[in-house]
Amino acid sequence: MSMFSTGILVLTSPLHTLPFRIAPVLSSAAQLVDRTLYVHLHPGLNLGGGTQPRPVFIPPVVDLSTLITRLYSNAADVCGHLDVRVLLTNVHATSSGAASPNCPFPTPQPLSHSPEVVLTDFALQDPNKSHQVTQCLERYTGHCYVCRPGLPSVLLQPQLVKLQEKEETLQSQEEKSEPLETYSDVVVGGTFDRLHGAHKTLLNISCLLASRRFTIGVCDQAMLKKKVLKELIEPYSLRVQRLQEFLQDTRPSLQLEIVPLEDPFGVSIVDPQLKCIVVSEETRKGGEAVNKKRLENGLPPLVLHEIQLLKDAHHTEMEEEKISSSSLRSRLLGTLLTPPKDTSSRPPLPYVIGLTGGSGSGKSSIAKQLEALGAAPIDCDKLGHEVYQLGSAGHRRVVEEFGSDILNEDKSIDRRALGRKVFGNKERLKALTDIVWPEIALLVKDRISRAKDEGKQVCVVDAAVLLEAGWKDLVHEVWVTIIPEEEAVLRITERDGLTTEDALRRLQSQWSNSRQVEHANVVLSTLWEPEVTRKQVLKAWNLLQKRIQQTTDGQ
Ligand SMILES: CC(=O)SCCNC(=O)CCNC(=O)[C@H](O)C(C)(C)COP(=O)(O)OP(=O)(O)OC[C@H]1O[C@@H](n2cnc3c(N)ncnc32)[C@H](O)[C@@H]1OP(=O)(O)O
Repeated sequence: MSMFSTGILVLTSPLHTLPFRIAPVLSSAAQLVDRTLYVHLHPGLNLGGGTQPRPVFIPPVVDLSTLITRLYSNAADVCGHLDVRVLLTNVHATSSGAASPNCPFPTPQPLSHSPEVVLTDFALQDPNKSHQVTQCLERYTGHCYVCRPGLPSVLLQPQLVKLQEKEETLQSQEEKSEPLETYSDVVVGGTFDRLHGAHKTLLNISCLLASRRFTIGVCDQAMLKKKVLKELIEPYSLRVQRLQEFLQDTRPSLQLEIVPLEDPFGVSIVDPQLKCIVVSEETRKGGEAVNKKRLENGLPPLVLHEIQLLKDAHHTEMEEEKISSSSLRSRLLGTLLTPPKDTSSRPPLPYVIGLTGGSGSGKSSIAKQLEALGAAPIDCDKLGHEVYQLGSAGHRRVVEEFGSDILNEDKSIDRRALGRKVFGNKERLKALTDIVWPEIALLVKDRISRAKDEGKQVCVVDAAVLLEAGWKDLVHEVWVTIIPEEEAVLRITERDGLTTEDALRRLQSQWSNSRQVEHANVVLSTLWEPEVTRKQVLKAWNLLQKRIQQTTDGQ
């Protein structure tokens, strides 16, 4: 059971042994900390020697970069919910290795989340010294980072006894401490959406390689067009803010430059000071292309430093094997992205879901699946058609507005003809919706109250333009279905026999996916096989049941 939100883990084991023992250490730490886990490295730190140890420099060595890769990979496997950050403030190329007047901790470093506990893997030899060691750890941590007085300290050692055997074998192996080549100016590029272990590995290793300046190109709008589920990518400003916070915590001494990337090269092909670019196996070709451009621009090529991609132990069949932001984004589908605004003014039941999304995005198939799970369906396209019934007020007003050339021979409204008049023409569409939306809204309210009488728990209001109509207040939650525009056009032309131009006109009469996602509580996508959609809907439904339970329990 977690007791603390943020903790610092002080690792004291030799660097070359840590990759083998880090997983159980992290999993014990995760039992105590549930949000942010800072990791501070001080191989060989002796907390039981009777004297108070002080922080020292650690040189940037190859073992350190191996450990960083392993640590984030293990963290994703054993404590994926934790925001792990390896602190590199004390990593510094120095000949002495001892604390000096230039020590990187002249004053304790503030961290963006204030630590509430300090943990260590230090092996306690004499159980009678436990109190002395924890006090020593608390004081040591206070020299390094701003911590509140009386910070609780915990020795994780008791849970690690099983490792001793393996460790003894490792101790006998010779420790490699091959130095890591460093460069004054290092550059990387990426989207950095929902900062995950692979990003943190890339950032931490780049920090090890850079001795003066670290430049990060962050993909902006033009670079995101082709990304899967691009609508769920965090805004540029938020991605930059998260990068700044991570790097301010982990390597505050570096000069940090974050610049927008509008093309695949950005500053990397024009900045003469840059010396090294950090790439993965996947982006190595991009690094080579950068060097080609630099040569064309009369600049020296960059050293390509390749890092290993982290494997995603939780990836599904349809997801990539590496840890990737697009897999993380697809896992968000069906989950509650934004909690619903206060709906206490609405009756708690039936709980009303407003299902919306662009034409062709698969709303109807999702509505059918929700109906099969027990929801009462309310199809607003159909209700809209009811409004046009011969002899109704709606019929009369629409004919007054649009003329009799929208009528079939039997005087019923030819909806196709009406559609041609309004889609692609904002004013004419508004004239139509001003007539029909209030009528449809009345019918929706009527259907909701009928569902209540039938004892239904959930209603799904399937409304193509729910947000455009300002109907958010009619529902408890908004669920939005999205698919890329090209796919929507293909589906509309096939299903409704429209031309590509007419399909585009219809889509352009609606809000963009991104604008709808901004208002969504839950997002779904029918882009993949029906089975994938089915799983998403089931996930969304099961999570919804829990929310309804909480709402009704709270009444
Ligand atoms: C708030 C709501 O969502 S109510 C439900 C939507 N209905 C309205 O807004 C009423 C105005 N629209 C209409 O009356 C009809 O769509 C007409 C007459 C223009 C065309 O009728 P039909 O050719 O039979 O088409 P139908 O009603 O099936 O709608 C076809 C597509 O147009 C889109 N559409 C419907 N109304 C609108 C609108 N006001 N603005 C933009 N797109 C719309 C829908 O997304 C639908 O595609 P989808 O089923 O893939 O989501």
